[in-house]
Amino acid sequence: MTTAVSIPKTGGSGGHTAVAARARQVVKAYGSGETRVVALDHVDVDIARGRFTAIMGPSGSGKSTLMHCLAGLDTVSSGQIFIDETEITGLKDKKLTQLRRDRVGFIFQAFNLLPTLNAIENITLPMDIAGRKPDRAWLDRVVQTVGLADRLKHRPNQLSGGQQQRVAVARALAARPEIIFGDEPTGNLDSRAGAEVLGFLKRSVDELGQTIVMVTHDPVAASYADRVLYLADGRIVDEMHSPTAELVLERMKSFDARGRVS
Ligand SMILES: Nc1ncnc2c1ncn2[C@@H]1O[C@H](COP(=O)(O)OP(=O)(O)OP(=O)(O)O)[C@@H](O)[C@H]1O
Repeated sequence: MTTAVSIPKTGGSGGHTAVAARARQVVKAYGSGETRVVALDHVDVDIARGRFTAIMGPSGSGKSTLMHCLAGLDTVSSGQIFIDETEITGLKDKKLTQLRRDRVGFIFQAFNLLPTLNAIENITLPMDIAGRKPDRAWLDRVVQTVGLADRLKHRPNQLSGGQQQRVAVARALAARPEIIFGDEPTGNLDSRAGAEVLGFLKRSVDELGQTIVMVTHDPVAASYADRVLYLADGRIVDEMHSPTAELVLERMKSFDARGRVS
């Protein structure tokens, strides 16, 4: 057991420990022989429940791979991944699909909304598919949190990019997943819309107790997080708590100045 497991729960929507997800000695290699690439090199990390964690690092450092492995979207070469107390490495496809559906939320760079459904239908779609009844009070709160109350009957093409991504955020929040993973969730948005979406993500952590892990290249986006993890060459090389955009940028520059292998 890790020491973190004994820390009392600090919030969150379900689960039993203060750690929402963890990686233990995770290795992920692609290809073999000459073309073998080690994307993750013995990564150990604990993702705190009820906190907003950003993953940063240079292009090719393994950010997306780490997120995909933590979320059970990709398999590991060796090591273990846990969502709460469930080890997901080694789960059979069906169980893994079920776990992702019931316990994990996703927000991608592309909003992935269905064009023929309006905002509220998009938000409740995953629950409809899973045959789960949305909790009305919670749904109202989520819709308020992301500021969409007056846009629920609009279809995606009647919404701005920022509003569409807020629908995607609400969709992820609506099912009350234990953890939400975002891969560059503001990558397609201008800085104003991006700031709005990031503000809502932060509110969902601070006010709704959500756990969020987000991959980003953007120091401003990372500054919304409670903690920033830095990856380089498949390893976690540093971290920062209570980051500001200036401090994140400075840290990135200092990594670049020390030189990278890639
Ligand atoms: N499917 C794949 N097959 C082979 N190599 C891969 C594959 N996916 C990723 N890689 C390699 O693994 C390493 C890590 O990739 P990853 O996409 O995780 O990096 P990243 O930090 O998210 O990069 P970026 O910031 O450019 O998105 C890179 O060297 C990449 O080329």
